[in-house]
Amino acid sequence: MVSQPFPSIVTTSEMQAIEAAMFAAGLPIAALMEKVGQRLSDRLCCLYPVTTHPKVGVLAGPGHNGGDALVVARELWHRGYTVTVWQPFSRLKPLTADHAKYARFLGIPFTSEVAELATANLIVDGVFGFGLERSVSHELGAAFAQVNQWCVPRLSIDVPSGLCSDRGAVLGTAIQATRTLCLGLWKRGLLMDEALPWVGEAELLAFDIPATVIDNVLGTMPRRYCLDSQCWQLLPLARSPITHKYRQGQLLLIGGSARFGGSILLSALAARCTGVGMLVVAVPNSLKPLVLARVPDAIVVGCPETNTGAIAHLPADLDLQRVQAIACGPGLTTAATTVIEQVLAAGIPTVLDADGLNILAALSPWPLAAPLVLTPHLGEFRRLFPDLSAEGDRLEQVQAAAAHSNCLVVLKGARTAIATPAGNLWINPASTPALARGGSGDVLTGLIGGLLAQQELLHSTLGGVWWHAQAGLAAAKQWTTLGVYPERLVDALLPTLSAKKPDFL
Ligand SMILES: NC(=O)C1=CN([C@@H]2O[C@H](COP(=O)(O)OP(=O)(O)OC[C@H]3O[C@@H](n4cnc5c(N)ncnc54)[C@H](O)[C@@H]3O)[C@@H](O)[C@H]2O)[C@@H](O)CC1
Ligand SMILES: [K+]
Repeated sequence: MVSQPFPSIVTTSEMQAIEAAMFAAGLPIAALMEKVGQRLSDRLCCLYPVTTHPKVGVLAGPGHNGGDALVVARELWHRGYTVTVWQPFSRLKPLTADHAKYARFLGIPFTSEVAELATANLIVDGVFGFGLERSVSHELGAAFAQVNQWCVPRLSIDVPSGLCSDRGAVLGTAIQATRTLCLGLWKRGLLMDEALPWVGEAELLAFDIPATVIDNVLGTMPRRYCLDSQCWQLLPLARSPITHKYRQGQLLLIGGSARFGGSILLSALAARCTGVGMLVVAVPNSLKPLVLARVPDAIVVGCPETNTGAIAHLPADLDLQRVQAIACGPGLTTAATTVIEQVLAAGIPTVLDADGLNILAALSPWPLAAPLVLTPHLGEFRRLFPDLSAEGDRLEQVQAAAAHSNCLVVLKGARTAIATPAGNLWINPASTPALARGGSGDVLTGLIGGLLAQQELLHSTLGGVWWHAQAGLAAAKQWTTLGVYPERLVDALLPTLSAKKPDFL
């Protein structure tokens, strides 16, 4: 369905093996460095034109990250920028030393005093790249801290210097990039939530790694991928011209309570943006008029209520076998255990969210009869999988959770991660903190649910996560990070998709 494979995410040792395979096949290291440097320079000139950013300070390290930085320094110099290189290292790798020698020959000034770069309009950070293991020294750290205080854009080559490219941890001190151009393949550490304040806006700069090399190195092991701009292909945009509403899927949304009246409404508003053929919304009796007033196209089923205003149970005449998907949990409260038991027994593909997850966490064993998507945030994740908190970092934990539960697990966060029971992992690399507010998750549940009624589980989940974030980004652009409340997020869904899809759809 997706014409291009998703971009891979690699660890340091995997990237080293991929590069080694290319070099062993005959590609000269210097040729690759030159190619990377040219691509970096082209992108940099596009992002920071010489007219607006004439003075560039280049931080150049002793290894090949520094080599890349020196190729960039040379190219910018030839393209009319004023360039100064900070290189306080005496021992350089041979290729890096050659580039330094030639840059000096051209007349590019070098300094070991970082303060001499303080008047630059742009800083290019090529001190350390992927694979950094040792902590940055006190002196280097002080220089990084000084650079971080200057009010200019900082562009990091491959990885912000000082950041661990596998775990995303800061090794002492790091350059706080406003933008990182990640080279070749996504480095795992750049996509960790804790790395984001250092990474800034992250972008992949490809350098034509043959797919066979990637496949040979990564083999048949579980793979990690990034969602990308091709994700519109995961959505059911193409329709048969002779389709009808019963062929476009039927979604049953279940949620709401006296305490949380709006959540299920937000899910319903999002679900109908997926084009789902029929939308059935089951809510406590007292919420029925509210939902009908806002979503007149839905079939709204009023359910008996507990004395706290939660759904006591689903009515007997609600035939769960008639729907293709269920999305359950928003606003449910933890009083609705019977509802979750009924839903899980139905054997229908289901998205569980919010209190649906909290109820599931308290059940033992989990009565799973159908393909399930779980969409926890970190707190819900800890309740669902209390035994996994010692198992490595966030990405390792979500992979373990999916394998352990046999469910598709969506761990929501700044960089939402999706893991399959087979061990594959996807990360959504672009989102916005504008979505960090109540109700954003209800929108995601409705989206995944609406898609799941029309197509298979993994595509629905990946597509839903990507679409949700893209709509958030578009809404934040229009209304700032403060203005993306959930109804506006819903309003942004269809214009965003319309702008991303090709004209023939
Ligand atoms: N091999 C190549 O031709 C390519 C390399 N690339 C670039 O090369 C980078 C990786 O290059 P390297 O493996 O040389 O790594 P680095 O450029 O990070 O340099 C490692 C060097 O820094 C020193 N070092 C490590 N930790 C230190 C610390 N805490 N304090 C002081 N010195 C320290 C090491 O002794 C070593 O000499 C990538 O990130 C990328 O920028 C890419 O452009 C792709 C092609
Ligand atoms: K760097």
